Amino acid sequence: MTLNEYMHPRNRYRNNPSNFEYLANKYEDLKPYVKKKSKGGVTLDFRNSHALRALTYAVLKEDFNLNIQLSLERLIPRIPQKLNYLHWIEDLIGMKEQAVGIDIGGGCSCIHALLAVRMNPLWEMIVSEIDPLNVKMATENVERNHLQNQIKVIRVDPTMLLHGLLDKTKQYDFLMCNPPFFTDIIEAQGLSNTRTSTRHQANSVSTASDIEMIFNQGGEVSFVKRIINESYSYKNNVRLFTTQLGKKSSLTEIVKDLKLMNNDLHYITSEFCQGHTMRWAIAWTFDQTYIFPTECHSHLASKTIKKAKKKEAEKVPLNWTFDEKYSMDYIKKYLEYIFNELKLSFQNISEYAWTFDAYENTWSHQRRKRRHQQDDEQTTTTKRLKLDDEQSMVNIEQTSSTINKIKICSVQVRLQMYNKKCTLYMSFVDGINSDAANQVLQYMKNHFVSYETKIIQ
Ligand SMILES: C[S@@+](CC[C@H](N)C(=O)[O-])C[C@H]1O[C@@H](n2cnc3c(N)ncnc32)[C@H](O)[C@@H]1O
Repeated sequence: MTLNEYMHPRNRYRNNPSNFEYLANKYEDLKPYVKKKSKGGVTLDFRNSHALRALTYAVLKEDFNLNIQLSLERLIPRIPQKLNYLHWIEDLIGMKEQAVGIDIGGGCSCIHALLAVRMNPLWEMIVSEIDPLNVKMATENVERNHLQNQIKVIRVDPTMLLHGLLDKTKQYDFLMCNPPFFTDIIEAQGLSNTRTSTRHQANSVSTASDIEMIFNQGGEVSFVKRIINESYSYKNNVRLFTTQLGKKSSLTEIVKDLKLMNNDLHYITSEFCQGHTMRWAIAWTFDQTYIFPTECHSHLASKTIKKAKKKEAEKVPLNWTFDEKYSMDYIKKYLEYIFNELKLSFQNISEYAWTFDAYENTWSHQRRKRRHQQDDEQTTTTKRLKLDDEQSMVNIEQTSSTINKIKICSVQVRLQMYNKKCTLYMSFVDGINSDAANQVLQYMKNHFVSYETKIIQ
C-alpha cells in the first residue's frame, strides 16, 4: 500500500509524482539509471545510491532551482518526505512570511534549510552540525545557491544541542530536527528489532554514515529527550520546538515521558507519509496562548487509516480565501468588527488567531432578532422602573443571564497568508451546535461587501 494520499495537502508530489522519464531526458546524469519497463513506462533502482543521488539532484534543480552536491558516504535526502515536515512547520507557525528557524543536524545536504528558504524567501535558518564533512558540504551547498544571507551553518561540539547554539537574547519561530535514529551499529544494520523479520527488505538504499545515523547514548529517543530537557531553558526564545522521529516506538516512548512530566509544555504528534515510508513527529511549546492548528494534529493510525481519515475529514476547518487585494490586517479588522457586531465573546490567541464563544445565536434571522431585542429592551426598562424602588433589579438581571448561559459554540479562527492570498480558517471546538462555525462563516461572507462599502464611505 502506498501512503502518498496521506502526504501533506500542499506537498507538490502528492498528486504529481516526479516524472522520471521527463527528468532523465532533461538531466544527463540521471539518464543511465532510468530503465524502460517491458510493459511500458520507466523505472529507477532506488537501491542504487548513484541513481538516488542523481534523482535528488534532478528533482531539486527542476522543482526548486537548487544546485547541490551530495556525498555517497552521507545521507541522501528524500525530497517529498522533507516537504511533509516543512509544510507541517509552515502550518504550525501560521504560514508566517518572515520566520527564523533552527535545524539541529543539517546533514551534508542542508536540505531542510535550503527548501525552507526556497519556499519561504523571507525565512532565515540556523543550521547546526557536528560532522566536519557535513559542515563543509552544507556550507558549500548554501553558497552554491547564494543563500548565505539567510542560512548560517554552524559547527558544534557533539556534546552540544541547544545550549551554546541558541542565543537567549534572540527570538526564534521554530526549531526542527531529524535526529540520528539508531542506538548502535547493530541496530543501524537492521540486525536488531527495528524491522521485524516479516517485513521485507527496505525499498531503497541508505547511504547514511554512522555519525549521521547513530547516537550511541540511546538513539533518537535520548537525543530528543535531551532536546526536550534543554528546551525548558529557551521557553521564552523559541515558540515551537519540533522533531521528526524515525521509529514509531520512539514516539510512544517520548509521549509516555511527556505525560508523566508535570510541566507547562503542551505538545501534539503527527505522522509524515510518502511512498511506503512513514516518519513520526512531535511539536511542543511553552506558550500557553498557542493553540495547535487542527490540521497539524496526528491524523493517521496505521491500522485504522480509513476510520481516521473519515474522522479527520469531519475536522477539516472551514476556509475562505480572499482576493489578493485584501491584506491580513484588513481581514483582521473585518473579523473583529463581526465579532463585535454579533456580540461574540472573543479572545486573541495570537496576532491573527482568535477563539470566540457564543451563548446566543446572533447571526440568524437578524431582523427578527433585532425586533425582539428592541421589545426586550422595552420590557426591561418597564421592569427597571417598577423594581428600582425595591433595589432588586441587579439580582434579577444576574439571575436571568446565568440561566441562559448554554454555550452554543466555541470556535477557533485563524488567518494565514499563502501565495499572497489570505485564507480564513474556522474550526468548531465545542458547544451544542456543531454547525455554528459554518453559520457564522456564512454570515461573514454575506456581510463582507456591505462592510467594504461602509469603510469606503
Ligand atoms: C539523520 S541525520 C539528518 C540530516 C539531515 N537533516 C536530513 O534530514 O537529511 C542527523 C544529523 O545530525 C547530526 N548530529 C548528530 N549529533 C548532533 C548534535 N549534537 N548537534 C548537531 N548535529 C548533530 C549528524 O551529524 C547528522 O548529520
